[in-house]
Amino acid sequence: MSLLKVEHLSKSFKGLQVLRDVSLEVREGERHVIIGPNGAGKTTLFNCMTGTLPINEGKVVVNGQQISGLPAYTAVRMGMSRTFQKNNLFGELSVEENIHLAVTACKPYRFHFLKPASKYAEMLAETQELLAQWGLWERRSRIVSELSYGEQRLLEVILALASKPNILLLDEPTSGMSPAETVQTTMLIQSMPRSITLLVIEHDMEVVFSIADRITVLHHGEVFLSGSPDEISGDARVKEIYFGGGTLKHA
Ligand SMILES: Nc1ncnc2c1ncn2[C@@H]1O[C@H](COP(=O)(O)OP(=O)(O)OP(=O)(O)O)[C@@H](O)[C@H]1O
Repeated sequence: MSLLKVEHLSKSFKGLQVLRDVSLEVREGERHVIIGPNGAGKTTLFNCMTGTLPINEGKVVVNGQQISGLPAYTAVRMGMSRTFQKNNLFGELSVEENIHLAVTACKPYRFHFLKPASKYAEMLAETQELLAQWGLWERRSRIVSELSYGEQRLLEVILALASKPNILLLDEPTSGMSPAETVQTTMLIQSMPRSITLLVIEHDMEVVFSIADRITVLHHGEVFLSGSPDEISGDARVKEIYFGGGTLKHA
């Protein structure tokens, strides 16, 4: 069953058409990767899907409910969470404090100035669970600005898990990472439970083919091809578009 559907979506910026008639289906539990050259419209598609940007035509449907045209918090309420290409962390706070803030932000009682002690205990337990589950326990007291760039990006992925999403959108999760951090992030993504449906924008083909069940190629704002990793890696036209005829390497 499709958990997330994009139907005939188009988006322009002041006359510049960036997305044209994009349709995409992501099945429940799938790990779906979007690839495409720089400027193909991948991040804009994420922004349109999550309601960060209004769309011109088409619709976005999550679990049978249309969310396009509704405020961005609707996507969050429908269980979507995302990371951005740019760092979104509180650099002067510790790893634990950043996670705690993300956990707090997901709670319906977040704006209550005085919360019952049980709520604090609940949030603390969730924070500690995330730290332990995703390998950050040893680094919990580190100040975020002192972490490496790659560690900060990894932390962002974990923050996006704080809302217990059923759909997680990751925008170039390994960009700027060292090879070791890229491997660590790939393993983290692979270890996510299938209860989290993943939609990932990624340029690193080793990562793409290590995680993808299905790949969509975006080119000049249009879906060029959607298929299994074997179908994509075997398609000569995709190699031409993406690599100017070079090889698509299977991990
Ligand atoms: N807010 C905006 N206003 C005007 N043009 C924009 C805006 N956001 C994106 N664009 C343009 O839309 C096009 C697609 O950009 P987008 O960032 O979605 O591509 P991308 O595929 O994610 O690229 P990359 O792989 O480099 O991140 C680009 O030409 C970009 O300049």
